[in-house]
Amino acid sequence: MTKRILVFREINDTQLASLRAEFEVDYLPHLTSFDAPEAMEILPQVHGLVGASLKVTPEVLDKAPNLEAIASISVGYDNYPVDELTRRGILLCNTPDVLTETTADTGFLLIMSTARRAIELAEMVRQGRWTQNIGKEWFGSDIHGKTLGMVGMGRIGAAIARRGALGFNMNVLYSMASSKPELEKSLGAQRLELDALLEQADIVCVTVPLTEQTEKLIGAAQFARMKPGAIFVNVARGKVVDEAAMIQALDDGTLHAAGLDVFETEPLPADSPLARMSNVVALPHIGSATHETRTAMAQRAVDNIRLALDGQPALSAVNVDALER
Ligand SMILES: NC(=O)C1=CN([C@@H]2O[C@H](COP(=O)(O)OP(=O)(O)OC[C@H]3O[C@@H](n4cnc5c(N)ncnc54)[C@H](OP(=O)(O)O)[C@@H]3O)[C@@H](O)[C@H]2O)C=CC1
Ligand SMILES: O=CC(=O)O
Repeated sequence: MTKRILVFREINDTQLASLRAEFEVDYLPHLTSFDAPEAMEILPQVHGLVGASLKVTPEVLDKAPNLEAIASISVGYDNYPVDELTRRGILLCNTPDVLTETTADTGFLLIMSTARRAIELAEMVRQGRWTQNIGKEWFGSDIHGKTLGMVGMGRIGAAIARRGALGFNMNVLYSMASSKPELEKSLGAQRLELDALLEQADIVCVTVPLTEQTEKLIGAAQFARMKPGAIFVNVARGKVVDEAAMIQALDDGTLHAAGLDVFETEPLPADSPLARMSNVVALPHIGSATHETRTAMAQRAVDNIRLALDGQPALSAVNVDALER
């Protein structure tokens, strides 16, 4: 029997052709919800899902009784009910490693553009408002030699820390992660409790996944602990932060600036204050969005679904214990 898969995010022609050579493929790259009629019609027959950014709920799984595997085109898997997938014997695959360096580049882009006010100043030039030498009211702050506080020190966190320590001579602190002796040795990184990190860091950068334990990890109390003039960067997930508290902290000057790639609600609602605050650099969730990396992520997902539906070990799976069900 030829297995059927639903691909709900854009992949390239070669990748699509390779899936079509093996499976019956429904290709809905612009699907916005599994509740859409075109998805509802297919779900009862699918054995595999490939895509990203859509919430998969237990109700969606109820509609897909033949589902064997999901290949997410993302490393984060907060859109999936992992325990429920495992209970039902459905393998969930993700795309670690291939996006680490690109997402770390984005993290550093946010660090640099907030600290040096690059977007505000570029806008001034674009609008023809550069009419005299820039005065100190437009100066930024240095990055080199400053203290970088990493909240999370996994693949992406370590890659940002490496850029900071080795490229910018930054002092690296980290929290919310198990001890990393090799990074302590190679980068001089120091592990601290979160409160101590917040009190000492000039730039706080969040890279923890969104879980029950990390939801709203950074709220009013945490912003209040940060140094005056601190910069806050989030490339993880918007819900790790209490967004209302962050807006308040940016507004009242507790927080000097924020560089954000992720938000509580995405796309960011047009009326969000974050879209207009001059001390915020807001990006539309583009951490991994380069041609090279998005191609590599899609390829990883294609490889994962082929292996998983073939009964072979996937290249990267979140819940291998699902296979024991
Ligand atoms: N903006 C974007 O486009 C992108 C955003 N992301 C986000 O970045 C996150 C991190 O990715 P990546 O670095 O590859 O992930 P890793 O799993 O390699 O790193 C996660 C880090 O968070 C720590 N951590 C702290 N609390 C928890 C918890 N409750 N559960 C799990 N880990 C915890 C881990 O600790 P320990 O070291 O002890 O394991 C680890 O240091 C993704 O989950 C995703 O949400 C990823 C890619 C692109
Ligand atoms: O946010 C992106 C991811 O890969 O996770």
